[in-house]
Amino acid sequence: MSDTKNVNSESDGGRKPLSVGRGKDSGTVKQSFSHGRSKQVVVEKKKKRITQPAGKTGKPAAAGASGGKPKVSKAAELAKKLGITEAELRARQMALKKREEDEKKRKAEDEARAEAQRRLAEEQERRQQEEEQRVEEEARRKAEEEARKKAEAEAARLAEEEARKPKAERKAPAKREPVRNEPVPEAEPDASPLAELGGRVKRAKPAAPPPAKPARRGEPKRRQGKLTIAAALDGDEVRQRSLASVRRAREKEKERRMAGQKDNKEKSSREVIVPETITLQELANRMTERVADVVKFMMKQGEMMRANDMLDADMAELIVEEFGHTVKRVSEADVEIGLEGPDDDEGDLVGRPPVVTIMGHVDHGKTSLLDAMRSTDVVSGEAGGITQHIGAYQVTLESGDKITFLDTPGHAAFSAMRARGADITDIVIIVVAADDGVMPQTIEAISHAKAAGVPIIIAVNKIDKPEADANKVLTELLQYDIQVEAMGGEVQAIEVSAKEKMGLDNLTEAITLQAEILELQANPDRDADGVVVESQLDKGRGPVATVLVKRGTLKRGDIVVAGSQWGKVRALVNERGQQLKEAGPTVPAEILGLDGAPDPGDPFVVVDNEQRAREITEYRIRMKKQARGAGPTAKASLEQMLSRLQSGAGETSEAPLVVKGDVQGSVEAITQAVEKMSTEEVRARVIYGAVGGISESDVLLAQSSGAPIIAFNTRANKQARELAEREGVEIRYYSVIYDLIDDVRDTLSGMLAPEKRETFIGYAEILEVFNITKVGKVAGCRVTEGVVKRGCGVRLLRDDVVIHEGMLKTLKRFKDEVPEVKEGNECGMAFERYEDIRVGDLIECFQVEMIERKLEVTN
Ligand SMILES: Nc1nc2c(ncn2[C@@H]2O[C@H](COP(=O)(O)OP(=O)(O)OP(=O)(O)O)[C@@H](O)[C@H]2O)c(=O)[nH]1
Repeated sequence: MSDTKNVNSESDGGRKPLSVGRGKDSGTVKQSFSHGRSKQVVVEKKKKRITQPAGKTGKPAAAGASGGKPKVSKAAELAKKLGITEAELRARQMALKKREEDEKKRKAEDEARAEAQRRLAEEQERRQQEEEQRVEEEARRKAEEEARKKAEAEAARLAEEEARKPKAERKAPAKREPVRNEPVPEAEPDASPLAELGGRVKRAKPAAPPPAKPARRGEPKRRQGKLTIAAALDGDEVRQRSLASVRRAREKEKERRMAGQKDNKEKSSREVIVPETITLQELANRMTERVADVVKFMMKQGEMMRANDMLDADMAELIVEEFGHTVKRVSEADVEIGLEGPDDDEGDLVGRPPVVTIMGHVDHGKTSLLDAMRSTDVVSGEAGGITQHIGAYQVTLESGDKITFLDTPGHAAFSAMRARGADITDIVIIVVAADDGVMPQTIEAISHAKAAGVPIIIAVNKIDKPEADANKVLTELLQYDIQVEAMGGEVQAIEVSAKEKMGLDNLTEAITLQAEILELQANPDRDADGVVVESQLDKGRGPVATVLVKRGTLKRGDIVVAGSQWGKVRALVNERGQQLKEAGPTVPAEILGLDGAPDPGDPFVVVDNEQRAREITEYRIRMKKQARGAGPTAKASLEQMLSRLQSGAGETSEAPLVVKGDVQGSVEAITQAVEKMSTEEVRARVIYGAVGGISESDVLLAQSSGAPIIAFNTRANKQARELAEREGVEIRYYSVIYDLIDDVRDTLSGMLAPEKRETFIGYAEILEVFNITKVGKVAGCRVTEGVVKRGCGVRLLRDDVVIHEGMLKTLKRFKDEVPEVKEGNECGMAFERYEDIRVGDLIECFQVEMIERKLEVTN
């Protein structure tokens, strides 16, 4: 191989001697070109590298080119020998050295890694062995325990038998029997009584010797396979592993570790908390298993289930055990534990205003009285003049004392709500109009108050009326065990006129006096709890609940659980529409921010966090659903409702109703009132009752169940109205509850089967029986009593026994059909589809009237 390079200057004909500094043999050659131009060209000749082992070099290192030259360095000599430049040699030496170092480093790393792996493997092996030993030990211990128990039982049995044997026989026992409770030697199986009897006591096999430990990596191994010279020579050296083998080993180790991990996972048993019901998904989460695995397991059991399907506790327990975990069953109701917080210390309690409920008969002046005391006119704004729902208000007296009033309506339809009102009430004021006296709902109010154990104050109202007679009222009350102070009793009675604002001070005085006696106290410095008084879905504000705080202070931003709803209190508003920052004990306030409208009477409580709130409401919703599913008048999903309606066709005529109301209280009250009307024969059933306007889905539900829609202070939207018209669904609108109830009563009355009333009209005796062709048998009779009419009902009596009942086909007198035959006259009679008539039989004649019935309901 040769390279040519231009050399511009000198021309030296001879070949230049080789110098040590140049790595290539070179010389210059003169090149001649045309026109007398010439140029010197350096010719380099690369020598082929000859690598020879040092010993085998034929010539001495210095021979040849270096012949007469002075002393040359060793490296230069070596370089020359190798046919390379000294620099190259050095570079190579360096590279060689570096490679060696790298190799050493890599080897050390490999070794360290191998060592780490070995240690890991050893550790795992040790653990496995320990686990195996533990399991073996456990099994052995169990087996021994079992054997011991068996032996004990056997011994006891033998001792018993022995005791039963006659004395003589007992005297020569072959061997001493083990006494009960005496420990039986465990180690010798033959010593057991069962063995003595020739039986075989099953014992655990002696623990097998631990399996021979496999030689560990790093330990001297026993030689295996052929012994070759190479192997013998290299025997003691640490053999360097090939990269592929290291890789293979690593791969194997990884696999082993993965498998180990899987085993460990299977072995890691957890305690899974299982409530009464749980979704498959949740159960899988609690077990930290995959949902798919649980579904697969259920499939193997023949159950096709999805992640959201509910499992009962038994099924959940089975699954948990199958997956190798332990079960801790808890009652779902546990989530409610500690919800209301601890009881208050005596020292934390401070006085609180009383909660007063005004009850009384319709139009005795409840609203007027309340109005008079708080000077806000709510009477005029009410439809039909009736208070439609419980409202709660607080009044501040001149003295600065406060009284919280619950305004409950007087109609019986609201008695359920009133009962709730009494529950949170400290004092009940029963309003009795002095001109009207004690009326049915006055009595009902008294019983509600008494049942709740709440003190009563009687307000004899309308005292301004000329016909007012307070004494009459007080005397009437005696009948119902209300003995007022004036008559030597303990109940305060105040004469008032709501209209003329007379006697109001006396009434408030009576209330504060009663409150003092009751020593009403609460701790304001704690999380609030209380009761939902009313709730509604407000178009602009969303769900709004009127609550009454019983203990603590409700603040804006609190997380509240109210019945099965929860939310963060966005705003607190009082009865005057003013925003509040907080509401202390017995302060009524509307709360905004709940995710739905809770039911009136539901308790509410402030909880620590959203998680807890969610947990509780979810549980309550589940409970509600279950209760709905179980109850016969349950509200449920559309499908469920329909299937129940279809299957529930029984003896009773049922009028299904869909009720939509403006507030939850109305819906509930209507439902109660309507269901109260139901008798054994006819029943009005509210298949669906809810707050809000009428939607298309309501119409569809009503249509499919043949129910009219009762709308109380709500209206249908356009789509719903059109759909109702198209499908012929009746929507009845009401704003006065009396009208609604009257209407439902009329409908129910219409459904009552008319009563069959039978009237006896006469007797006829058969004197002769004629057999007339084409007509059949005809009885020749004489009317012995009353009258016989054409088409009347007849009973054939033979020896005073009714042998036939049917209708009269013909009534003739002298061959002519007549409308009636009177007593003492003779006539011919034939029966419809009956001919077994004989002389001497008696015919009883009667008429049947169908009488329309009215529903008799008290409310
Ligand atoms: N003369 C007179 N009339 C009164 C008095 N108090 C109430 N009234 C009248 O009695 C009627 C009924 O009064 P309300 O306050 O609506 O009676 P209520 O008990 O709240 O009635 P409901 O809400 O329908 O149960 C109204 O016309 C009142 O004006 C009173 O002290 N004197």
